[in-house]
Amino acid sequence: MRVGLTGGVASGKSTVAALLAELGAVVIDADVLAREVVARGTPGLARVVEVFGPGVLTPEGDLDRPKMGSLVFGDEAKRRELEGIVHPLVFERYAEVEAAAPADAIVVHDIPLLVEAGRADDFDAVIVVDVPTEVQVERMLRDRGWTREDAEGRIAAQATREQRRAVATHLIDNTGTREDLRQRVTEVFEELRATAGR
Ligand SMILES: CC(C)(COP(=O)(O)OP(=O)(O)OC[C@H]1O[C@@H](n2cnc3c(N)ncnc32)[C@H](O)[C@@H]1O)[C@@H](O)C(=O)NCCC(=O)NCCS
Ligand SMILES: Nc1ncnc2c1ncn2[C@@H]1O[C@H](COP(=O)(O)OP(=O)(O)OP(=O)(O)O)[C@@H](O)[C@H]1O
Repeated sequence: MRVGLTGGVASGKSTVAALLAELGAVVIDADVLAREVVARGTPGLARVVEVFGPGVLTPEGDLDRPKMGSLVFGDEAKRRELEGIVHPLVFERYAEVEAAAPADAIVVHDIPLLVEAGRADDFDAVIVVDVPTEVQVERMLRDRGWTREDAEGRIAAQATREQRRAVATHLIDNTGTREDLRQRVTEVFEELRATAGR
């Protein structure tokens, strides 16, 4: 069974993914793949440097992620250029990683841009983690040390809450406590298992 998991930045996707993994799902995280394909020494990173210049590297030769973030969130043309390099490489890696999962697994794909990429129909179920925009901003300021401007720039680059909710087969409201979240995720996993006949 292939399950898509999405939600706005800092809505709680990774937290939900970790809970699902505890319950027995196999989780594939698009953000992790998106880091791997531009790791030091990869053709992906070489391409990024070709397009954006060596100024986007740290002295050690890694992608300077905070710098890249401030470059692309706020400049749509640059963001699209970066996505044009990274996304095809991520989709290639996906196919490889997915092929390695056991045939009877519930495979959860944590994809921040699932709705933006128009891929909701690729999945048997779509879990959407939902919180009001102000909660996203508060959690980014509290946990990541980003400025309000950074936070709002990322939100503006993403689909709206309504667009995501429209494709959800399972909606997870994450405005409550972490314990509330655990309970709701357990419920959703049971529903998925029942649908998968397991
Ligand atoms: C600009 C980069 C280097 C900033 O790195 P940083 O470590 O600060 O963020 P990270 O990659 O961990 O992403 C954190 C969150 O930001 C949001 N985000 C990332 N990329 C995008 C994007 N292109 N559009 C909208 N939101 C995005 C997502 O909610 C994501 O979960 C990085 O986000 C990147 O390479 N983005 C382009 C690739 C991409 O689209 N990745 C997202 C899923 S494949
Ligand atoms: N119910 C909750 N109450 C308080 N904090 C929470 C709750 N759920 C998640 N968090 C915290 O909010 C922050 C964002 O959560 P998380 O990293 O899971 O979001 P995400 O959607 O995966 O983010 P990103 O889009 O950047 O990948 C984290 O610091 C997390 O620990």
